[in-house]
Amino acid sequence: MSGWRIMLSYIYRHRLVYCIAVIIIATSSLLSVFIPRVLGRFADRLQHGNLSIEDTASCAGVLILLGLGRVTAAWTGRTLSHRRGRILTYDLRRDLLQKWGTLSPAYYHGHSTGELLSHALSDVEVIREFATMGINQAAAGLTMLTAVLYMMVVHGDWRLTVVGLGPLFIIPVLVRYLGPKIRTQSTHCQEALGSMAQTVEEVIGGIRAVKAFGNERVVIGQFEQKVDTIVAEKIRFVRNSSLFGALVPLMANLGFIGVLGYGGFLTITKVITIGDYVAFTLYIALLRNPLEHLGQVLNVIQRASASLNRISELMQVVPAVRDRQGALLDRPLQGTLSVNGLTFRYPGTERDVLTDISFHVKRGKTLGIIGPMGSGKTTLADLLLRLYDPPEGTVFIDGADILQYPLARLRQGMAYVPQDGFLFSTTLNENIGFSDEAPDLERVKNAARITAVYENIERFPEGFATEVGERGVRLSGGQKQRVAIARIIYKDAPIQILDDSLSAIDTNTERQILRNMGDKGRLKARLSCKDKKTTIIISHRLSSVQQADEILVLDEGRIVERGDHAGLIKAGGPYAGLWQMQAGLTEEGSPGRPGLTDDEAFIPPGLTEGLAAMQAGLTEEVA
Ligand SMILES: Nc1ncnc2c1ncn2[C@@H]1O[C@H](COP(=O)(O)OP(=O)(O)OP(=O)(O)O)[C@@H](O)[C@H]1O
Repeated sequence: MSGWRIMLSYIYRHRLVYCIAVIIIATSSLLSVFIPRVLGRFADRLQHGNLSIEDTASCAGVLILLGLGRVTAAWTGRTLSHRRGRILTYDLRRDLLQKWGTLSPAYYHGHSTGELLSHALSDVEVIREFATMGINQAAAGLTMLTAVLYMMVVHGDWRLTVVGLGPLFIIPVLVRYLGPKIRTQSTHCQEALGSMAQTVEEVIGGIRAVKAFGNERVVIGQFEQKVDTIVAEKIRFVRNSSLFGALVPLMANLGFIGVLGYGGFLTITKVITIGDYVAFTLYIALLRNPLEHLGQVLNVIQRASASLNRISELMQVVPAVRDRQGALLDRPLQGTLSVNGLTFRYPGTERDVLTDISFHVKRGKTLGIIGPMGSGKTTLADLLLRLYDPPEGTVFIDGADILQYPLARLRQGMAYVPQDGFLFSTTLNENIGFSDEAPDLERVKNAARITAVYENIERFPEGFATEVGERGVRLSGGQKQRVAIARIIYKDAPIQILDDSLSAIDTNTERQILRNMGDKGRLKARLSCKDKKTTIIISHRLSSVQQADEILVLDEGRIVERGDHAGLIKAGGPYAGLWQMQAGLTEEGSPGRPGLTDDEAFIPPGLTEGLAAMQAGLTEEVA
């Protein structure tokens, strides 16, 4: 949809109110046009010496009525259109948010938060300005222009009409010459604002890093640069828009001067009466204001046009990941997951980040995925969640290609803890019960018990009603991760994916959480969770995946080893090497020694100490 079609569709939705508003405003302008005519007649009578007291009183009465009617109509019309303008702002922002909700991560990688914010804030404001002030003044100005033109032609002299209105024909030339410049500069201004908003967002988001590096001056310097760019762009914009805004009323003034001089001459030579002369000069004077406003309207139109184009571009983006055409499998997920020969590269790149990945996880089983940084673990999770679309025929859930499921159904059946355990700036209750519009506090509490964060939350003065601040700044790293995990417990989906979500949690707590999440956990009964969960645990830490039914070791996007913990230790490959390194054990140590119970094998001797040493200073209570 082109920019202006978006605008029209919004106005069309509120067409009745807009029509009423325009009619009322036009009426207000029409009333003004009668004033010169009344005064003209008054002047003629005065000149002919037949003006009575009654005539004067009735003239004054008519003028008062015209004035009152004009003011009331203008006020009503403006109020109506301004109220619609506010609704339009809300509608437009809601539509933007809905659109953003459909776009995949790839889109966000190419567009900064600041840029998107500038759409939602400044572009929408400019559009509102057009939909309120623009439409009001256009209605008032055009009605006035037409009415004055009519009065001048019908009740006046054609020569004076040509002299008075002739200069107005230069206005279209101004629009043609200056309009595109104003539009382009307005786009540049909006882009510069977006870029500044991005800097502010990054500085505030990363304030701890900025402070820790003592980099405030560098950051302020960068910010000043952005502000300088905005000022430069604004100055360029203001130069042209002010020129435009001044030249349009100048045309009316030129007409006024012409009418004053030529009209005076015609009056002296008795071609027109003094009443016509008064009326004509007042008509032209009346045009000055609306033309000044029309100048502003044309300015707003150029700016709104630029903003509408930006918004229209965004609205036209086709989501990279969307529901397929045709019949879709709209059935609840059970939890069996198969990946078959999956090879994937990010759009626009030249390198495969995953190569020939295959595995099968039965419903209720746990798959562990480990591998060095950049080996493709998160990419694999993203593909399972369809944050990116995998190639057709490579990822299956319950025997069907995931591309055949509606996205909403697929995501309803999956719960995911991202690597950064993102929290929203709302209460702990709402963060944990995120999957419900009105979270059930008891379920929230039980989920928090399972992830061992209940005690911490209870110690906060406001308990579960505690606001966590932006991205959970008021919580420690470990608390944040546990709250994020509690969110997936609460969701109770058949497939759950934890992407390195236990990294900031000490091993004892990690062990407790994993045990609670296990099917035998007493706490889960309290939550009345459905069935067994298919769980995928991505981690750098082997203790997180040790209990998994199968563990995949990824390296450079390929599975280099697979098996269960004991088998992999026995195989003596990369997993066993990593195990020894992480456990701080020597070759002679026997982490997977036979005869251990599940509990004993969970954290083998030496591992806790080894990890504790490795993680010293990195884990809990970071904030
Ligand atoms: N949006 C993207 N566009 C292009 N390449 C990407 C994108 N995201 C990740 N990559 C690349 O894909 C590879 C795998 O990244 P991925 O995040 O899946 O690794 P990972 O194993 O999860 O790493 P880590 O353990 O550090 O989180 C990396 O080389 C990374 O640079």
